[in-house]
Amino acid sequence: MSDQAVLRIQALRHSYEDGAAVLELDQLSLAAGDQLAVLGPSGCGKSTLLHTMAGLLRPSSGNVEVCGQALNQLDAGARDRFRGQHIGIIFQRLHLIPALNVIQNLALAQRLARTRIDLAHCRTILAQLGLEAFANASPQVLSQGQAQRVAVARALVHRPALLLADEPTSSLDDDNAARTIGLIQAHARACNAALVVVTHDQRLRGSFPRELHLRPSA
Ligand SMILES: Nc1ncnc2c1ncn2[C@@H]1O[C@H](COP(=O)(O)OP(=O)(O)OP(=O)(O)O)[C@@H](O)[C@H]1O
Repeated sequence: MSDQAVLRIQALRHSYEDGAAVLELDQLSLAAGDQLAVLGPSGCGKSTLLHTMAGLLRPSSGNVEVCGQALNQLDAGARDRFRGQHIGIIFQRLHLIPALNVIQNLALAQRLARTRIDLAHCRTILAQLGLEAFANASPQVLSQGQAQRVAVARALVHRPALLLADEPTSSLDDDNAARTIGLIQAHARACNAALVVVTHDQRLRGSFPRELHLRPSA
C-alpha cells in the first residue's frame, strides 16, 4: 500500500448552523501505532473534531481520510459500515447494551464490523482486561470502572485501524484515570491501532507522545 496514513486531515473547518467556525485544523496525519491527545478547554471543538474523525459529523469543508478513504465520498450507510469496520470508539457515555451480556456486547461489535463472530477472541480481550469473570454478566451489574473496561474491549474487538476515545477519564479518580488511560494506550499499541483521545483532563498532559492543543475559535 502506498498510503501509510491511518488518519489524514486537511483544511478542516466546521461551523454549526449559526455560522461561527468552531473548528479549524489545517493538517493532521497519524500512522499505525501513533498516539495523540487532543487537549483544550470546554467548547474549543474537541468533540466536533472527534465526530468528524469518526464520520459521525460531516464537516463544513476540508477532507478527512481514514485508511485512505475520504469519508465525505461515502453516503450515510456506507459511512456507517466503514466506521464499523475500521474505527473503534470509546464514548464518554459508554453505550453498552443492557439487554445483552458482556460477551454479546463484544460479539455485536464484530457483527457490525462484518467480521466473523469470534467468541474466543472476545474472551481473550476480556481476559486481557481482567474481565473474564464477567463474560456472561449484564452490563448493569458492573462497576463504573468495569463497564469502562468493557467499552474499551468492545472498541478493540474488531481490530480497528483507528481508535477514538472521548473524555475517557473525566469522571474517574486519579488512580482509575491513570489505569484506564494506560489500558487504552497498551491495547491500542498491541493492535497497532492509531489512537486519538480527546480530553479537557489536564491530568493527561504529558501522557501521550503527541499532543494537539485546540483553542476556542474567535
Ligand atoms: N449541535 C451543535 N449545534 C450548534 N453548536 C454546537 C453544536 N455542538 C457543539 N456546538 C458548539 O460548538 C463549539 C464546540 O463544541 P464541542 O462540543 O466540539 O467542544 P468541546 O471542546 O468538545 O467541549 P467540552 O469539553 O465541553 O465537551 C461550542 O461552542 C458548542 O457550543
